[in-house]
Amino acid sequence: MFVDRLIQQIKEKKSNIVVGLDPRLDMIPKHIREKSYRMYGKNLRGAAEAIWTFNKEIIESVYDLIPAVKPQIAFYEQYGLEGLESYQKTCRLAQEKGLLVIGDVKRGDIGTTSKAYSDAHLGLTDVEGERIEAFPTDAITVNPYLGDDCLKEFMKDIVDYEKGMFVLVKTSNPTSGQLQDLEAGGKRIYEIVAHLVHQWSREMMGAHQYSSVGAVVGATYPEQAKNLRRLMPTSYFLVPGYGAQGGTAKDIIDCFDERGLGAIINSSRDILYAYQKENSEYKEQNFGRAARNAVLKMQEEINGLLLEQGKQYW
Ligand SMILES: O=C(O)c1cc(=O)[nH]c(=O)n1[C@@H]1O[C@H](COP(=O)(O)O)[C@@H](O)[C@H]1O
Repeated sequence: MFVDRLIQQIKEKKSNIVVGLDPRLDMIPKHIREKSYRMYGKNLRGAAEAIWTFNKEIIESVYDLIPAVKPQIAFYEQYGLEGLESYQKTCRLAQEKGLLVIGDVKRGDIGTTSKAYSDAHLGLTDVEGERIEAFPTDAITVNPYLGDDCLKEFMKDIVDYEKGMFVLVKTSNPTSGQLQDLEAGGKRIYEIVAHLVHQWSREMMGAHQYSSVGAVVGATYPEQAKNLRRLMPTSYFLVPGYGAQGGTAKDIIDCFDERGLGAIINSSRDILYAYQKENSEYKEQNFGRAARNAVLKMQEEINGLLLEQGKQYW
């Protein structure tokens, strides 16, 4: 089951960090871009190959330190079919390295359309009776705005293929409250979504009192996160917003339970482009080592605080 595999990896690696694979072309080291343009041209193929080369080295540099990666599909999709090919190859390589892959695709539509999304990213695609994997991912992010019939379609594949999903509950962006914090019937909208997620979570429980139905909870709203931990006791939290968006170890600590489980913390820019930081000791040729070092630093920050609070999961 997805959540059990996740917890096993977390314990083995003593890490609850997810590296967000969000390749931004202008931040990829120049030597990689130039080589790729020389070979393929300054076009979609050239860009997609540069991304692939960059991701390979990042994965090689951090795979033994973390339980999962989270490629955000937008950063690939913008380079068309060639970009999606890099997304697919990236997911596959990460899995080969023993990592769980959370496809950040934020899907959700009417039931029948969600079914097609689910076939693509969680289940298998049917071609005249042949069942084929389109994108190799272990879990995805899901947008709950359309309600239960949308979530139901993803749920089927989560059960059938032992996959997972993280439903957007309280997002990290500055205006997330504009809709998510509105009140309806005495509750905030995000609390109502949390209730829905909690109900779904009961259908796919693993061995550690957690479910493969998780929630996205932004690191930038620590008060709400504390409340949500109570409202969704069986859902693993995927927590983005650490580092580049301002979230710190203190801000995410209440996402964990008393055992130090219950949350995986994502950081993308701060790790991938650590070599560019002002006082970085690494040159662009060593971007992989810089990323590895950034993961180790984040691990120290989070595990250090967990230990201080007696929430030692390892
Ligand atoms: O679902 C997500 O992962 C997500 C939800 C959210 O509320 N906020 C958020 O930043 N994200 C994603 O998390 C990543 C954050 O990237 P950094 O800010 O560079 O660490 C991006 O891929 C975002 O798309």
